[in-house]
Amino acid sequence: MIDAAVEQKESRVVLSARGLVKEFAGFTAVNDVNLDIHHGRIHALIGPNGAGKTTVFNLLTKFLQPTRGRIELLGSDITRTPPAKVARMGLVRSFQISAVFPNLTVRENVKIALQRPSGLARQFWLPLSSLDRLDARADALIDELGLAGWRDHRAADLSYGRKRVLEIATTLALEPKVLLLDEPMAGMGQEDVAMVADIIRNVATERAVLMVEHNLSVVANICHQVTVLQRGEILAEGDYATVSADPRVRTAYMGNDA
Ligand SMILES: Nc1ncnc2c1ncn2[C@@H]1O[C@H](COP(=O)(O)OP(=O)(O)OP(=O)(O)O)[C@@H](O)[C@H]1O
Repeated sequence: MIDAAVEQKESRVVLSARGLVKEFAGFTAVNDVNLDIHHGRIHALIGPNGAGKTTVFNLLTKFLQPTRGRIELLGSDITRTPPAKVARMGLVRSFQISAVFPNLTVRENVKIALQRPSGLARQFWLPLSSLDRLDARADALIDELGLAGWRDHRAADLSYGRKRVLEIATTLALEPKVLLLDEPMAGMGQEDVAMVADIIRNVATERAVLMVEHNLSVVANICHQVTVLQRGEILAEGDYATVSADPRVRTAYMGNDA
């Protein structure tokens, strides 16, 4: 039997947008978009080129200010909140703050990312050894992301896919409640795609994930909810099976009803 309390917790909306509009000099790039992003779920934003995915992403992370509409994070209105504050509140975009230093090891990279929320950020002149107390947390994160075998390897020596995983690890160090991933599979081979997909699935059990992704088989495999955008508007929404069977979505992608 499904535990009602668990069900309720898992379907909790952590990020929502209502009536989101973005106009650029009279051109409406995003028009009346409503979104609900849930804890414990992976939500995909898909659509043909120019559909408005990146603009929605930038609106949610506050890199762009909406022309109209309202955005709420964990019940707080963040419509006018600056991006750095939104990140501290738990809405973090991968690669927003994290940087991977190629000549440092996986563990050193994660430790540097971990010192940021702890308030040590300004003490960058301290030797790396001063970060020793972060070892346990760094190792837990490294284990969670399947990088234990690479802990002492230089970031530069990792495969492309594992570098991407390390980038996700440094983002998770900021303890996001909502993680936004912009095309996490871009440029990766089949094997790396499968590995990163597994990692994202694991990561999402304790957080909400919103991703823009062009690889539809990844969307089909790991995303619980899919929003299809076209010309700035929501064309369809639902699980992958539902939206991929929608004739309007097929037309948007293929230009006909085939
Ligand atoms: N700063 C801007 N000024 C003017 N128009 C813009 C700006 N940013 C985006 N647009 C326009 O808004 C529309 C949506 O662009 P956006 O980049 O959000 O689409 P996308 O779905 O992310 O596309 P892609 O899959 O190609 O990345 C496009 O027509 C684009 O030209």
